[in-house]
Amino acid sequence: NITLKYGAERIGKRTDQPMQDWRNYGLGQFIHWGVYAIPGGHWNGKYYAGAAEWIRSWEGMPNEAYDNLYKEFNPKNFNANAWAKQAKELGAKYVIITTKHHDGFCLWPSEYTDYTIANTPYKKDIIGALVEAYDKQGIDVYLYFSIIDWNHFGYKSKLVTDKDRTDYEVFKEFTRNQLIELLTRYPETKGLWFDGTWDAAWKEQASYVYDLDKELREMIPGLIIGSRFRPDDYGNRHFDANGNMMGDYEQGWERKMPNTIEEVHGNDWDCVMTIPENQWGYHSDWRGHVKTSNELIEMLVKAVALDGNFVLNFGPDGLGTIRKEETKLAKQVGEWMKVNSTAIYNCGYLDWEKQDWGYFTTNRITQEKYMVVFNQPISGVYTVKTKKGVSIEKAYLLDNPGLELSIEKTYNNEFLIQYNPENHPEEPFVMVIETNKDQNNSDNQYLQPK
Ligand SMILES: COc1ccc([C@H]2[C@H](O)[C@H](O)[C@H](C)N2C)cc1
Repeated sequence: NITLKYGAERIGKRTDQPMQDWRNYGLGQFIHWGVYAIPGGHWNGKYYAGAAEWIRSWEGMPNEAYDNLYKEFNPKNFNANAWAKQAKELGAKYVIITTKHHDGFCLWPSEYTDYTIANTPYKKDIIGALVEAYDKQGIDVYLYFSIIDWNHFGYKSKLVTDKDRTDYEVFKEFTRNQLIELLTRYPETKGLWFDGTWDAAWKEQASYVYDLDKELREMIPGLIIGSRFRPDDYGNRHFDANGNMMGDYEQGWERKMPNTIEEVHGNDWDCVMTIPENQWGYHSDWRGHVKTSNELIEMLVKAVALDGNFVLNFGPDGLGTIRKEETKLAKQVGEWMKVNSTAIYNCGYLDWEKQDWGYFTTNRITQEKYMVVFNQPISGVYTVKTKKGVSIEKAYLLDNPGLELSIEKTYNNEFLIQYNPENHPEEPFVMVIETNKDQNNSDNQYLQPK
């Protein structure tokens, strides 16, 4: 064990209520919006193949041209309540909103820079409008904040000269001021989702970030900050030199997911996911694979089944409209959630052996168990291997509790649930299973009250 001054502040999961609420969200919405939505992945008639929110870094985009885009930012279609309503229908329990991406443009009227929404034709506080609208829908608000800030003279990716260092000190204080400003203006904020913390310059700032982390957490009790913020004494991120996670949940699963519970190391985690292969900000020409609702639902269920949250990204266009493909998917996933969210909200990992037909989830409060089916077996036989002494007593479809499914128990304590629907289901479906150990198994007279 290596002695660290700035390593993990805790081993194991946070157990306070705000973190339990976070753990039980299941589904979140990411919003990437900013001046990058104006070019939408094109400039001078040329297509930009990278992520649209990174277009400023493209050699086809002159910095001068990009840095003046804010002067035409006037999203006349922007309607915070419409976005929040759509998120409610999607079934998102929380939202992560970009306050400032790597380009440094602030969607709130920050007093620490002129590069903000206040100096656009639109003028009004976008973050304030969104915080209020999502709050009204009962959706918890988290703020995304990029440490990288291409607009600030003091931002450096690495510190070489003395001047770099003195400039960077100014940048560090600017960063601290903006974060305090955000939590002061929007005290409803439940957490911060940091990004752009991979630079060498930042990885040298263990003690500054440790102090800033503490200061921010003191401003809002229960504030939730993930593993993408602090570097340890040696510049390690996410996990310190002893392999312990820094922060309240792992933020490494960006457009990718774990496959086994072991890969999750007993930590809380989120997977942030784009609908196209790699576009967070608005790109008017999505190329490559665009995920379908069933693909996104399977990712969501897989995340919950492995004790994580799934955060689906939306990138509104330069006028503030959420594009039709995203609106369609929000509707499709939302319709599925209306019927099946019982297997998502407040649910997590069940330590039974994963089967080919899909995923187990279990409600952390009621212990109710679910089988979310993606691969219907030709045989109509759903194998379930429980733990020693646990037998399945009842199985039925979540959306048809009256139709009990037949269960066979084999000699080596496997349970075979038989289900042959007349027609092939068009979407994933959920089976509820009750065991001899379940509290909510009303007809089990042997159950000793706890
Ligand atoms: C592969 O290098 C990356 C990938 C994604 C990112 C940024 C995206 O712009 C988006 O904000 C995502 C959440 N973040 C990790 C940065 C660097």
